[in-house]
Amino acid sequence: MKKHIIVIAGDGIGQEVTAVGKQVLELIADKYNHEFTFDTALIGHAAIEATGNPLPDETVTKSKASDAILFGAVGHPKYDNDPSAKVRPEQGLLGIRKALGLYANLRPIKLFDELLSASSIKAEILQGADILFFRELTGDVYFGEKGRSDDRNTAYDTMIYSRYEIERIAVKAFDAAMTRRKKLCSVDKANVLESSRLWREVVQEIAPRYPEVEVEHQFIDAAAMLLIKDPKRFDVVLTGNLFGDILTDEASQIAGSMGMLASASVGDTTGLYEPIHGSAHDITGKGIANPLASVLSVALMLDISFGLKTEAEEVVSAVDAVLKAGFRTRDIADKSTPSENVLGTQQMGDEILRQLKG
Ligand SMILES: NC(=O)C1=CN([C@@H]2O[C@H](COP(=O)(O)OP(=O)(O)OC[C@H]3O[C@@H](n4cnc5c(N)ncnc54)[C@H](O)[C@@H]3O)[C@@H](O)[C@H]2O)C=CC1
Ligand SMILES: CC(C)CC(=O)C(=O)O
Ligand SMILES: [Mg+2]
Repeated sequence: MKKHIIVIAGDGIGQEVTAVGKQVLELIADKYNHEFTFDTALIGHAAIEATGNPLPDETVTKSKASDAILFGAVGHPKYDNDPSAKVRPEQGLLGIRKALGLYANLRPIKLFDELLSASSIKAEILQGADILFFRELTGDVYFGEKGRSDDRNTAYDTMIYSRYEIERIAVKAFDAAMTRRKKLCSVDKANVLESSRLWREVVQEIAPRYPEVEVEHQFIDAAAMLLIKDPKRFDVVLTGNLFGDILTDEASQIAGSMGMLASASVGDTTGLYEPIHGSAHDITGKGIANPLASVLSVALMLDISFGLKTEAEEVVSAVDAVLKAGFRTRDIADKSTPSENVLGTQQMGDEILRQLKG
C-alpha cells in the first residue's frame, strides 16, 4: 500500500515523541512491504520563529494533499506567561483542525493491565475501564467570537454550536457505540448553557435512530466526578470541544499518564493523529517523555486512515509486550520498577521497535 504522511512534530516534547512514532511507521512499512513516503511541515512556536506564522500556508497545503498527518504538540512557555501575545503557537493547532475540517476527535482511554498500579486511582475501580471519547473539535468556545472591550477590562469568548456540527459528531459517536458495548453518555451543561440545550436536543433527536444504544445525559460537573468514581460505567462519551479537552486530560489518569493517550482527528478529508498531551515544557529536552501516546497514535492512523487492522493491532501488542516485559518511562514507573527498567524516550522507542521486528 502507498501512503503519503506529513510529520508535523511541532514544539517541545512533540519533537521527541514524534521521532519515535515515525520510526514505528517506517518499520511497519518495511515489514509489510508498504510504501510510506514522508514529508515534514512547520507549526506552532517553531513555525512562528521561522515564518512569523503559527500555521504557514505550506503546512496546510501539504496536509491537504496527504493521506495522514502524524502530529506532535505545540506550545512554548514564552506565550503561556504572556497573556498579551497576539500570535500564539496554539493558533496553529486550532487552525489546522479547522482548515482540514477535522471535527471529530476520538480519544480512546485504553488501560493496559500492567499499568494498573501506575494510576493514583485504586486498581479495583480501574480494572476493565475502556472508554472512547468523541470530542467535537472545530466548534465551541475555542472558535466562537472573542474579544475585549475598548478599555480592555472586559473579555469574552462565545460558546457557540450549530445543529449540523452536533449532528455530524453525534452520528459518529452513535455508530461507534453500535460496534462497542452500545452505551453512549452525552456530556453537556444544559442546566445552564443555551448551546448545551441545543446539544442535548440534537442528541435526543438522533437517539431513536439507534434503539439498541442506551443513552444517558450527564452534566459536565457530574461527569468529571463519575469518571473517577466509576470509570467502568462509561463506554462511548460524546461531548463538546472544551468539555472534551478537560475530561480527557482527567481520563488520562485512568490510563496511568498523559503520555499514554493517543487521539485521531477525523472529518471529511485526511486524518491527523496526535497524543492528547501538549509540549510539556517541564520535561522538554530531557529525553524522558513517554513516546507511547505517539506510538498508539500511529496505531490509530494505520487502522482508521489506512484500514491496516493487522498492522495496527501489532503496534498495540508491541506496547503491551514492552510493558509486560517491565519497561517503563518515568511517568508510568512506580516503586516496584527496577531502575534499569526506567527508560528514556528513545530507549522506550527502541524496545517497541525490537518487539515489532520480532
Ligand atoms: N495538543 C497540543 O499541542 C497541546 C498543547 N498544549 C500546550 O503545551 C504546553 C504545556 O502545557 P501543559 O498544561 O503543561 O500540558 P502538557 O500536556 O504539555 O503537560 C501536562 C503534564 O503532563 C506531563 N506529560 C505530558 N506528556 C507527557 C509525556 N509524553 N510523558 C511524560 N509526561 C508527560 C508533563 O510533563 C506535565 O507535567 C502549553 O504551551 C500548552 O498550551 C497543551 C495541551 C495540548
Ligand atoms: C492546545 C489546545 C489548542 C488544544 C488542547 O489542549 C487539546 O487539543 O488537547
Ligand atoms: Mg488538551
